[in-house]
Amino acid sequence: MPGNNYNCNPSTPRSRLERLLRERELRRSNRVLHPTEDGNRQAELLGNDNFLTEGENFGLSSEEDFPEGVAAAKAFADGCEWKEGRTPKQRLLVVANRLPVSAVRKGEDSWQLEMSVGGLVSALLGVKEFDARWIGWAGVNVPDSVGQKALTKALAEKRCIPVFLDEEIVHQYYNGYCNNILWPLFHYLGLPQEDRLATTRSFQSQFDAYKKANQMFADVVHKHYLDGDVVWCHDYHLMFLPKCLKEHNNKMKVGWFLHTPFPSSEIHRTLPSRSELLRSVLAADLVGFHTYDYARHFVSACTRILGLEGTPEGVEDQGKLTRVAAFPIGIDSDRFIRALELPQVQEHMKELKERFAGRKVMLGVDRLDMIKGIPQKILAFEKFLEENLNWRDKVVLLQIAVPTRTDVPEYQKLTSQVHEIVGRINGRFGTLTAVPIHHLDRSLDFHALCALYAVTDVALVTSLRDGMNLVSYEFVACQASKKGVLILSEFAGAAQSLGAGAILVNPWNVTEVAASIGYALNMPADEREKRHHHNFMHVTTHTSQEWAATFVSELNDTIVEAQLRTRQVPPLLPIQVAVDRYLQSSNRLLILGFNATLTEPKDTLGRRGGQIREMELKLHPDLKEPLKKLCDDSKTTIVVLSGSDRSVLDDNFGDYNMWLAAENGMFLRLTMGEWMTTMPENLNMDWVDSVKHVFEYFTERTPRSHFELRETSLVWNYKYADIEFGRLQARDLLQHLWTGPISNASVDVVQGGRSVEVRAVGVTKGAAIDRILGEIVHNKGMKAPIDYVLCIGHFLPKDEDVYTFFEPELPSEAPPTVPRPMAANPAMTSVPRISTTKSGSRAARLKKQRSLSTLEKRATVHGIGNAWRPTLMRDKMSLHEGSSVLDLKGDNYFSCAVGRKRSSARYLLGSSDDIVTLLKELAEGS
Ligand SMILES: O=P(O)(O)OC[C@H]1O[C@H](O[C@H]2O[C@H](CO)[C@@H](O)[C@H](O)[C@H]2O)[C@H](O)[C@@H](O)[C@@H]1O
Ligand SMILES: O=c1ccn([C@@H]2O[C@H](COP(=O)(O)OP(=O)(O)O)[C@@H](O)[C@H]2O)c(=O)[nH]1
Repeated sequence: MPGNNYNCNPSTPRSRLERLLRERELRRSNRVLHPTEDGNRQAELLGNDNFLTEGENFGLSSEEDFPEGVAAAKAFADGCEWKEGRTPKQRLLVVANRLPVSAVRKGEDSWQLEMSVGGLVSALLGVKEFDARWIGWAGVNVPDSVGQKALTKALAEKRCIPVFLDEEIVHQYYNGYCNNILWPLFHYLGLPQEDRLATTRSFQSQFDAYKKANQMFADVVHKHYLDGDVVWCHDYHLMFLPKCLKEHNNKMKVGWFLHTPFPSSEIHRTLPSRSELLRSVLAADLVGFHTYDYARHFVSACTRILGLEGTPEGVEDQGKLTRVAAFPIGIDSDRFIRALELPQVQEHMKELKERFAGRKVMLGVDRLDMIKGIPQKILAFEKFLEENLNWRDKVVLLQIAVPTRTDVPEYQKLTSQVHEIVGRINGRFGTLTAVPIHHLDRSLDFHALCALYAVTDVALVTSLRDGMNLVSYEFVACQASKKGVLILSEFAGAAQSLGAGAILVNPWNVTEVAASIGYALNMPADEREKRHHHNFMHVTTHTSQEWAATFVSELNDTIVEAQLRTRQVPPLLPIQVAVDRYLQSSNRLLILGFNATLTEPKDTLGRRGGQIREMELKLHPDLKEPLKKLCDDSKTTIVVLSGSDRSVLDDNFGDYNMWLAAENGMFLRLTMGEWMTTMPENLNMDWVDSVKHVFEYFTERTPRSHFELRETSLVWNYKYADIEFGRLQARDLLQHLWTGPISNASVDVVQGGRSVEVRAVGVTKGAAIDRILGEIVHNKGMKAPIDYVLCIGHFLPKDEDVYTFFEPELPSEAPPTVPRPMAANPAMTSVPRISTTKSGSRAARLKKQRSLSTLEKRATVHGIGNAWRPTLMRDKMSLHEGSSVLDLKGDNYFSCAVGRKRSSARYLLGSSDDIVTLLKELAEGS
C-alpha cells in the first residue's frame, strides 16, 4: 500500500551527524515558528481532568474506519502529510502493551475511557511532532463483538487502536510472563523463588502466551501499517514484536525501546528464554534504552550469550547491524509549568498549604510496586523520626501508592506489607490530631498531582531499581518557586541525569536515607536553589518531545546508513549460475577454505553456560559424499587452502583425491603424494621463540584461550574465551608484541575476529596460490587452460588476496548475477580454447609479471618430504608461449566469502550449510 515517505528531502546531508543536526534544527525552527499550536493542543489534550476530550488525542481527526486503515491511506495519498510552511509529520505507530486510556464498560455498547497511569503513558503523551497512532491493550477483556466494535470506535476518536487480549492470555502473558518473570528479573529481583516447581511448569506456557500475544500485536500493526511508517515498539512486554514485524515485512522501519533497566548479562542469562528474546529484539533496526549502562548490558548479553559482535554502534550479526543507543526519556515540562498557573491548581495548593501549615511536607508518588522501595522508604522515615524528636510533629510524609498489577500475588503481598508498616508507624508516632504518614492507595488526577508537587519540601524517590522514574522529573518541573529538595535513589535511571542536583542515596541503606532526610529538611536556601537550578535546566531541556524526536530521527538515519552499507555488500552467490557454468566447463578448479567453510557452523560457538563443544575442526558430515564425488571427477581439481597445519588437513581429507595446501599454502601435497614446501630459504623465523613466550603468557592468563604453533606462523585464539575479556587481552597482547619481540622483525600481525596471528612477512593465501597453480598444472600435465574457478572461503582480510588473484584475468565489468543464455553451439563451450588475451592488455601484463615473479622464487626443502621443484616454475603461468593457464571466459570465475559481509570476493554465502547445498548440486552434475 502506498504511504508516506519521510526521506523525500531532496538535499539529503551526507554524514550521519550532519543529518541528525539538521533534523534537530528543523524541529527547533518549527517550534519557534508555531509555538502556540502545540501549546494549545497540549492544553486541550492534557490540561484538564477529563484528560482525553473527544476527537482530540494525538492531534488529528477521528478515524472510525480505522480497522481498514482506509481513511489514513486517503489522507496520506501523496506520501506525506504537509501542514502549510512546515515539514511533513511522519506517521508513527506507537505500539505498547498499554494504551494511554483504559476502558471501563458502561453498557453493551458504551464505554468510558480513563487515563492510564505510568511513566510510559505520561512520556508518550508528550510526543507531538508526529502523526501518531497508538496500538495497545485497553486493559479490559471484551469477549463480544458488539463490545469490541463499540470500543474500537470510541478509541479511534483518540487515535488509539485496540489489541483484544482474552483473559487467559492476559493472565499468562501480562500477569505471568511480563510481570512475574521479566519485570522482577530486569529489576534485579531475580526469577520467582517461591513455588519453584510450579513456576518452572508454568514457565513454558507463559512464554508461549507471551509469543502469541506479541503476534497479536503484530497482526494489528500489519493491518494499519502504511509504507514509510515508523513502528516504535515499547517495553519488555513486546520483545518479540520486532521479529514478528520484520518477518512479515523486512522493509518496515522498526525501533524498540525499553523503559525498564536492562540488567547485567549475568542476570539475563538466568532466563530460560534468554537467547530467543535477544534475537527477537535484534530484528529491530534501532534498540534504545534510558541509560548507557542499560545499553552496555544489552550489548554485553548479545556478545556473551549469543556470541555476536558488539561494536560501538551496536550489535553485528553476519554483517547486519542493530544499532543500540541510550535515549534518556523526559517529560513534557511545559505542561506541568503551565498547569501551576491554572486557578483550580492554585486553589488546590492553597488548601494543601493550609492543611499542612507548620509542617514540612515530604512526598512519595509511586505505583505500589516492589521496585519502588516503598517499605524501605517508610522504614527510613521511621528511623528519622526515631532519631529526631524535634521533627516529629513538624513533618509529614504523603505517600501516594497507585495500585498496579493487582492480579499478581507479589503485588497483593506488597500491599498488605505496606499497610502493616504504615499502621505501625502511625500508631507509634501519631497523636489524636495528626499522623506522620498519609498513605493513599489510589491515583490522583493531573492537577491534584501538580499541586502536591508544588507544595512539597522534600520528594523521596527510593526505587530499588527504576528504568528512569518520571516522578522525580515532574517534581522538579513544579518546584520553580519553592525549590524543594529531591532525594533520589542511585538505582533509578534518573540518578544519571538529576544526580547533580539531587541527594543520591542507596535505598537499601535505611540509615543513610534517614540521614539524608535530615540533611534535606535542614538544607539552606542557597544550596537548595543551586541544586534545583541544575535539575530544572535538565528537565526543561530534555523533554519527552526531544526524546521521541531524537529516537525517530536516529531510526530514520539508521535505515539510511543500512541502505548505504547494503550497497557495498557483495550479492549472494547465484548458485544456479555457478552450477550451470561448472557443468559447461571441462577443466575446473575449486579452491576451498576449511575453517568455517567446510566445517559445521557453530551457532553460538558452543558457549552454552561456558561449555565448549568442540575445539577440533571437523569436516561437515553432509559434505563428505559430494566432496568425494567431485574429487573423483577427472575434469575437476580441488584444493583445500587453509591456515591450519598439515596434520589437521591430513586428518580430515587424507582419504580424498585432492590437493591440500596447509599453513596458508606454505605446504602443499596431493593426497596421494608427499608434503612439499615453498618456504623461501631466507625466511627469517628468529622471532618465533619470543612471540611464543608472549602467547604462552596470555594463554595462561586467559581462560579457554589457546595457541597454535605452526611452521610459519603462531596463532593465539580466544574464540572460546569470555569475549570481552578476550578482546581486552588481545589488545594488551598486541601492545606487548609491538613494543617487544616483533618491533624489528619482518612479520605480519593478522587480527581475526577472535584471534591474533603472527606470520612471516608475505605469507598469504594469495601469494601462495600462483605457486600452487603452477604445481597443479605441472603435475597434471595440463594442456588445456583452466576454464572455471570457484574460490570459496571464510578468509581473513589479509588472505582475501586469493580472491583478487584471478581478477586481472577478467574484463572489468560487474559480475553477472543472472544466468547468461547458453552458447548456441554447445561444442564451443565444451572445447576449451587457449586464451587469446592480447599481450598489451592489463590482464596480460599482470599475468606476465606474476610469471616472472614466480620464476625468481626459489623453493627449498624445509625439513620434510619433497621440495617444490624449481624447474617447474617457468611452466606455471603459461601452457606454452603466449597462452595462459587460465581462460575463464570473463565470467567463469566465482569468488565467494562465507559468513562475511565485507569482502573483496564477488559473492557471499551465509554459512557452510550453503556450501553443502552448492557442492551437492555440483556433485550431482559431475
Ligand atoms: O502498565 P502497567 O503494568 O500498569 O505499568 C505502568 C508502567 O510501568 C513501567 O514504567 C516504566 O516507564 C517509565 C517511562 O519510561 C520509567 O520512568 C519507569 O522507570 C519505568 O518503570 C513500565 O515500563 C511501563 O511499560 C508500564 O506501562
Ligand atoms: O496518582 C498518580 C500517580 C502517578 N501518576 C503518573 O505516573 C507516572 C509514573 O511514572 P514513573 O516513571 O515515575 O514510574 P512508573 O510508574 O512508570 O514505573 C508519572 O508520570 C506520574 O505523573 C499519575 O498520573 N497519577
